[in-house]
Amino acid sequence: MKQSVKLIVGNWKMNGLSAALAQAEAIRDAVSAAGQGPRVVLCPPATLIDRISAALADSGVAVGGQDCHEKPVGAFTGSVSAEMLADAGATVVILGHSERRAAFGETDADVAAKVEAAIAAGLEPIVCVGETLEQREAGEAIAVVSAQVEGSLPMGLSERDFAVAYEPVWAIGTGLTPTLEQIAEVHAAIRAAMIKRLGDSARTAPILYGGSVKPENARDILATPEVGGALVGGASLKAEDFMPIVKAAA
Ligand SMILES: O=C(CO)COP(=O)(O)O
Repeated sequence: MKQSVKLIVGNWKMNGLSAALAQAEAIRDAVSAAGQGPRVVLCPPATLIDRISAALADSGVAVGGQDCHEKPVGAFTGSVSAEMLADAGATVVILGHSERRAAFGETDADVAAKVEAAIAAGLEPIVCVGETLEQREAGEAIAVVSAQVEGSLPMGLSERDFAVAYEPVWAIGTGLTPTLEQIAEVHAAIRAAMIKRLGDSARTAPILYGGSVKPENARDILATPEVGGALVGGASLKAEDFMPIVKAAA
């Protein structure tokens, strides 16, 4: 397997008033001082994308959205389209996060439609999959994530830049993480499902791990087979927590 540059993505979720700009700038400066390293993306709330994109222009840090609507424009009060994210300066978008699947009832078909919208707007989608604790305890983790990959990745992704993120729901914000063996097992299953769905073009898209990634566990997780990077929640909000993770991926 070829060693490619890792992808480290910070998902700020619904955190970040304008004061958060200082953290983005601190991350930008630290990434630039660190020199050669992973690809780094920050995904602030939609209200900050414009300003953070301006602050990070021509730096080694890209900006992403956390969700998008499946339609480009129209009467959808409160929604933000992929084109609007791109217009604000985003180049990436997280889709199908478990918080959206659970709290907003997003189905695999909804996620696939959003992925198509992201591609049409020129954004690189990061498609999230992951099992609940109940599903893991029932021995269904592999079947659940494989089905989510099958249902959430539209055929239009072939030959496009995209990533999949494995985020076990029970590991998000809990401080719990799967063992390295469990991560390797699920990532291998995700790779197989991606290839089954999209063919050989899906051999190189990175599969990120997300769920309680911290400075203390990042190095081991990132060295696990088929882990192409990390999707980081809480630890991405402060440069002092995020940068050790970025450096662990260098
Ligand atoms: O949901 C996540 C990233 O998308 C993970 O969140 P935490 O890193 O806070 O567990």
